[in-house]
Amino acid sequence: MNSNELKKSVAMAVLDYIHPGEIIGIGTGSTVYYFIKALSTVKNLIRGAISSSNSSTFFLKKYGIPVYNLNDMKSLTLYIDSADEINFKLQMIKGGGAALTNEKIIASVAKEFICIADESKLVQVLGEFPLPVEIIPMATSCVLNKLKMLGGKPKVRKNVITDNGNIIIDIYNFKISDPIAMEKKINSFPGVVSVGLFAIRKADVALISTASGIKKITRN
Ligand SMILES: O=C[C@H](O)[C@H](O)[C@H](O)COP(=O)(O)O
Repeated sequence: MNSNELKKSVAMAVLDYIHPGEIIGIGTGSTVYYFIKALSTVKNLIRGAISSSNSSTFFLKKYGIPVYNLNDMKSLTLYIDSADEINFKLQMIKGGGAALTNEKIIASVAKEFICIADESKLVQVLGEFPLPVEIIPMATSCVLNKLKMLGGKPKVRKNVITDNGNIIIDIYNFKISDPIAMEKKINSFPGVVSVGLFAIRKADVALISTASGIKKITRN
């Protein structure tokens, strides 16, 4: 199975975890695109979605799924999203598609976060994938300097403006031995909107798509 087939397969598998009739949170990216398509194959499975990006909103509307505003929600039971990397503690790097901040906001209020990913995303140590950081544009040089002190190689992502009007710095060559401490540290730099480390609010369940089927990992 190639990577797209693995993504499609896990996107179908997660449908079994949805309680019919709910409004659910939805992430961003190619795996989520397959998930939105999968949702559209089951009429009225969900009542609607809270979207984490303009691109997911576009696809949700295209497939006839109503999109709601997070501010109108009293609570949110479920958030479904993918990741750029996930470790066995269900901590993740996210933001390859620049949607990290909105994803983090929705994940922070959802009772349950299910991460759907193909097996290439499962790692022992986070950091092979460059760590995205969303920052306020005027803070670019001061945040770059602070990030350099942490040991990696931060670079501004070219030609990308986030849905919030900000820019992304990706930190290369940056193995993360203590994701919670690193998330807190980077969050403390003025000008940082959010860092794509999901270690404080990690996933509750990961469904990992492999050639031999879907593997489920739950948080301990
Ligand atoms: O900003 C994008 C998100 O964090 C995605 O969840 C992540 O980049 C994974 O995307 P994909 O499913 O395309 O690999």
